[in-house]
Amino acid sequence: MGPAGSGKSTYCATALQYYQNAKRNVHLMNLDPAAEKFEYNPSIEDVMEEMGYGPNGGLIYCFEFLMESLDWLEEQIGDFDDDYLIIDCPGQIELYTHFPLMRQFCYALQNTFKFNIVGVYCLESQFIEDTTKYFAGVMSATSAMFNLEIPQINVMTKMDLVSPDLKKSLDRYFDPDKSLLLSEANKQTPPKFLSLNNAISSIIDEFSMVSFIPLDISDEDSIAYVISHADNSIQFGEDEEPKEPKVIF
Ligand SMILES: Nc1nc2c(ncn2[C@@H]2O[C@H](COP(=O)(O)OP(=O)(O)OP(=O)(O)O)[C@@H](O)[C@H]2O)c(=O)[nH]1
Ligand SMILES: [Mg+2]
Repeated sequence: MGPAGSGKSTYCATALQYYQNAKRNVHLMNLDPAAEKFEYNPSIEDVMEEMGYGPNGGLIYCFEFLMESLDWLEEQIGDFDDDYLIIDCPGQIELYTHFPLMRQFCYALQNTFKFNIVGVYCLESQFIEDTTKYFAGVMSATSAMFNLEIPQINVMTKMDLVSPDLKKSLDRYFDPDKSLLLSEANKQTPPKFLSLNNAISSIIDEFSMVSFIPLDISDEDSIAYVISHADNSIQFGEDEEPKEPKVIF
């Protein structure tokens, strides 16, 4: 999940490759009707054309249609058992922050299909270039957490694009500290925003709910680290039966 262009599809492709290399059973499902490569047919262009909707109306129509087609979905993903399913989601932020559809979809995955799920919320590293943008990103990640009510990890993507200088001062963004955030935000905003900055940094600090895991897709260790967080959240691998070692004569 995450805003448009935040690196969701790249994360999905990276995780898919990682699991394929590790010889795990993994599947990738694309929930973004605007995606270019498409394995099945209900594309948003068709919906927009036939129903006369714009891109957002078309997306909502597709989600509503999906929620009415849970039998079909079960045929597609019902046999996965202990497999790992990666779901690439669209970049319309309102799906995570206040529309009920993604929440209903998560509920069905958990309760009807009995998946252990974790939301991977992607925010790109340009959000740490200034504190006010960072606030906006944290607020969106937080509202997704409240709205969806599923375990969530927050990933700071595109770390390969961050300058070495900035990298040194990044800790404050990964595990936010109120006074540092506040003084940075106050430098960047007119005085009338001081109390708003104070309130937002208090929320970030007091709830201690938002921390970010950096992801640099050019670094194998970084990929493994992010995926291990996602795995821990769903206890992936813990239910597996020990496998008989192969006997080679
Ligand atoms: N340098 C760099 N570029 C990245 C990284 N992740 C994504 N990008 C680029 O950022 C752009 C958007 O990446 P996507 O993975 O398509 O982002 P998305 O969140 O799926 O985008 P939407 O589905 O359109 O919302 C693409 O041009 C990617 O090549 C990264 O880790 N490093
Ligand atoms: Mg995408």
